[in-house]
Amino acid sequence: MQKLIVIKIGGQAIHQLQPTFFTQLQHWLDQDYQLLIVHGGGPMITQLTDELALPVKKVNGLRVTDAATLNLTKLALLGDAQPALLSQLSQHGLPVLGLNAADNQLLTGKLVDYQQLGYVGRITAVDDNQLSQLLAHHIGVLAPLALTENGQWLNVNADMAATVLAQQLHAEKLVLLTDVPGIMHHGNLMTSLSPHQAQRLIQTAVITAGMQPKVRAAIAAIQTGVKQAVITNAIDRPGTAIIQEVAV
Ligand SMILES: Nc1ncnc2c1ncn2[C@@H]1O[C@H](COP(=O)(O)OP(=O)(O)O)[C@@H](O)[C@H]1O
Ligand SMILES: CC(=O)N[C@@H](CCC(=O)OP(=O)(O)O)C(=O)O
Repeated sequence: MQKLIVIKIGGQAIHQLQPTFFTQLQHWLDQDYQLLIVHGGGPMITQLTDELALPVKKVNGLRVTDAATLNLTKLALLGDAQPALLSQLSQHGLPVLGLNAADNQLLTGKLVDYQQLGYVGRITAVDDNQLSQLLAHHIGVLAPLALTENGQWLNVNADMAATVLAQQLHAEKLVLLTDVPGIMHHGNLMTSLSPHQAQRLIQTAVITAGMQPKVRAAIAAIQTGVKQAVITNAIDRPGTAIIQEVAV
């Protein structure tokens, strides 16, 4: 199986991509890596719900998603965030393919907790054969949505989606690209954190809001075989590496 890097790009980060981002992707392609990008779109979803005066409620960084919010989520992800990213990649001469759960049942999901979160899902199955074939000739650009076996769309946190894909496809590396240089503590960038240290920063409310699912996702990735998980705002900067506990 070919080497794979999974890159998650937050909704905010889609509009802040630097020239080095595109050159790094080309460099990885030249080194025979397959690349899968999972994109977010949280700010685009919030903008649409605000315009329609729908309430925005989040629990541990996850958007409570009723039926109306789910429709706007699909609109924002597939009608705004994904094309904004695809067009930039294409303009830089990169071979890209926009993907979502409904392409030949690429991703299947289950509800997380309908009572608390509504139509929020987690990915339970990935058609890795189909995905590997697509990634042989393209950079895949995938929206964080899943479909249940009954055809119900689900809103999936993009960090969690990227992690499951990195696990299932045995990625070497997971890059979580966001709008901050990494995990900050007292104004300092933490260059590396063990899962235990990261959990403590969540418990003491140093890590809050959208950074929580991101850190949990990075921890899950390295605990299930992904060699490297990094949170950064530039693909060529080290940011914060979540690293395995070193036994003493
Ligand atoms: N300790 C922390 N260090 C850095 N950012 C943090 C921390 N705690 C919370 N955050 C917030 O998390 C945000 C990143 O999460 P989010 O907005 O969901 O990004 P994305 O859209 O890239 O997934 C940062 O912009 C920052 O406001
Ligand atoms: C369940 C849940 O919270 N889903 C996210 C999906 C988009 C996302 O994760 O976008 P960012 O990476 O830009 O934050 C949401 O509705 O905001």
